[in-house]
Amino acid sequence: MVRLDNLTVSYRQHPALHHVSGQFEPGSLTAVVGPNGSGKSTLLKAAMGLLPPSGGQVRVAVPRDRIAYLPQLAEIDRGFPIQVRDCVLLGCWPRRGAWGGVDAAQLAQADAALLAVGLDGFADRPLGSLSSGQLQRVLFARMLVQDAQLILLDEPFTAMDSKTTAALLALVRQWHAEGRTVVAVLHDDAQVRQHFPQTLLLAREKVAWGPTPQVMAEPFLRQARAMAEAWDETAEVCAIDSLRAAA
Ligand SMILES: Nc1ncnc2c1ncn2[C@@H]1O[C@H](COP(=O)(O)OP(=O)(O)OP(=O)(O)O)[C@@H](O)[C@H]1O
Repeated sequence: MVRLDNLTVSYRQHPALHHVSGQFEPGSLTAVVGPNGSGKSTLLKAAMGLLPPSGGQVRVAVPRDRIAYLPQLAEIDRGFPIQVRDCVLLGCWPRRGAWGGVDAAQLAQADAALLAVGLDGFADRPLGSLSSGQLQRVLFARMLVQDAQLILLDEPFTAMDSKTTAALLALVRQWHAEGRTVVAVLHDDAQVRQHFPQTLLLAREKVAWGPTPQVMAEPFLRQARAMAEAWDETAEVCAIDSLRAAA
């Protein structure tokens, strides 16, 4: 579904993700974990096509309009003047096009999605009036109507209370049961072990990628922490890149 071939992504020549290879299989449910600054968000943005690779490539086997991407809550403009139902209806946009109207079926779908995320009665509220947990539920409702094949979630449960987390995790399990491919950046190890069969552990490089019980083993986690402590934030190009350039 998503194949990474020796993928390197850099910000102003500082590599944030380094020579990562592997693939997210169709229908898999994968947690992406690693210390702060280990390249997790960068990986999702590269998969979404928001950041170009500086080396290698990322190949996604579904059209762009069948990918749902949920950025970190902090990156979302909450001041945008839009009502909750209209925000959910944005999920239909790939099907109805820029100028297409909304039909009764799509309106019903949006209201059903709001009901499914526990926001019945919120349809006419301005988005800016919602709490963080309510906003996250709206964004999940939007993904429900989008009917995506590939779902990329960046820290979807951070700052959510246990009730909201349980409700949103149930949707993730539903998507997995429906055969969709889900990739979620997470920081809660217990949650990863309990709900995510596959894990990619990053420390700018791939530390381990495979079944969660194997990847979340202490030696790999220790290795990732040690790599994070050794990062040189001013490094410009890695030794492999320098050698290749000189060859
Ligand atoms: N827009 C940017 N410009 C410059 N550097 C950036 C930018 N975004 C991220 N970085 C750097 O790239 C590295 C990886 O960042 P990224 O956000 O991918 O990490 P992360 O694993 O998602 O971190 P966290 O767990 O803290 O969210 C970090 O050193 C970060 O400072």
